[in-house]
Amino acid sequence: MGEEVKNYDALTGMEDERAAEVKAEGTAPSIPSSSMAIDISLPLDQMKPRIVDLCKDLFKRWSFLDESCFSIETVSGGITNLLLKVSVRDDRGNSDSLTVRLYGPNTDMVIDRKRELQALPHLSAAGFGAKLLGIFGNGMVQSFIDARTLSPSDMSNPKIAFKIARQLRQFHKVAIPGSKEPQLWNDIFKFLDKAAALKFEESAKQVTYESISFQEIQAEINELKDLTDLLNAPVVFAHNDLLSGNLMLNDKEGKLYFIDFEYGSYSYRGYDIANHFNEYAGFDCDYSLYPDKDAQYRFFRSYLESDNPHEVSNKDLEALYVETNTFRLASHIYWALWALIQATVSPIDFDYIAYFLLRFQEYKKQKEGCFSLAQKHLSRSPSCNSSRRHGRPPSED
Ligand SMILES: Nc1ncnc2c1ncn2[C@@H]1O[C@H](COP(=O)(O)OP(=O)(O)OP(=O)(O)O)[C@@H](O)[C@H]1O
Repeated sequence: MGEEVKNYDALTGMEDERAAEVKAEGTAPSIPSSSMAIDISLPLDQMKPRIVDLCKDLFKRWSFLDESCFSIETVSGGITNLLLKVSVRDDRGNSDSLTVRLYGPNTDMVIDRKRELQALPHLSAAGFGAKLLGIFGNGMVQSFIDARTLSPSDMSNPKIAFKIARQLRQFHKVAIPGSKEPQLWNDIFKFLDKAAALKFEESAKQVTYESISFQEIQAEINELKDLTDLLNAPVVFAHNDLLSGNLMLNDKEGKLYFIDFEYGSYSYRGYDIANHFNEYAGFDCDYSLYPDKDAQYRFFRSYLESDNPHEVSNKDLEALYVETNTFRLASHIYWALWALIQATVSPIDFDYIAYFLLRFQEYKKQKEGCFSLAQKHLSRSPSCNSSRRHGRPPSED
């Protein structure tokens, strides 16, 4: 069953034309793959023999080991996936740990797995996240990261914020083969179509759902898109989900890890930063924790010039401030619509409709301030909309 994938394109269904681009931008390393799929609903003790078979299938050096050499524990039920830690001790006493991620049911409604699989080896090869070790029918195997997961309040700690900004800058420089067109609005419109065509079994939920005006949301999206189109915002390969749970820190080594690239795509750098700032709100969704202008400027200085943060020009700071605080609204719309879709498909017991309402309400609360910031900026710099930049952030290190 197991097979060494010499050509990664076979796995992602990349076409010849695109395969040529991969060569030009750095060929992805070969990743072992298995056609096995594992039923995510099985209890851990019944899942264990399947996981052991999977590991043996992917990594031939373990194929003769007894099942007792493997131990398995749950790392996280996650909002989206099931993550297991597998520890292996071979007959010579060598030990190894890795993670097995099983995709949650219906996650393909909100996650483009093909896009994720195209980007992952390139991000992994550039040193981001856990190392990609193998792929199987409904998940992937990655290295185990020996680090703690950040809490929302860690993200505003100036030392940690500096590390995040600096690493985000590097992340945004990774070139992923294929189209460099920003996907943000395509994704939002896809979510809107799906969200507008839902049906809830529970009548109370259906009643709340029917009170939502998708025409109003569509009009808001069009208005916001028109405004952001004028900003000439740089496009980068963005993480798009930089919340505390996707940031891990090894305090001893001072090493920060970005993980979980499921939502990664070409998008606007200001969107990625704003989405991260929105996550300062934490699990209680307290949006008063969104960073103030001073904290944002510190972050921007580290992002734009981590070696010489005081040399960043006011013009660059202001442009990034405006971009970030306009795209801040897009992040609320994106996750509001995401939550509505989740409300019908996710097996997780979470009030997704309430989350939709909360994010859309926050959008409305912030709209006036964000729009007037962008409009004032545009009236001062009319050249903003003369052309659209694509690719990497403007000043390379
Ligand atoms: N490679 C890894 N090594 C060690 N721990 C990990 C690794 N990957 C993830 N984790 C831990 O598992 C948690 C959940 O991981 P992840 O965010 O990738 O899953 P998820 O199902 O996509 O969750 P969510 O949808 O909530 O983002 C992380 O917050 C982190 O604590």
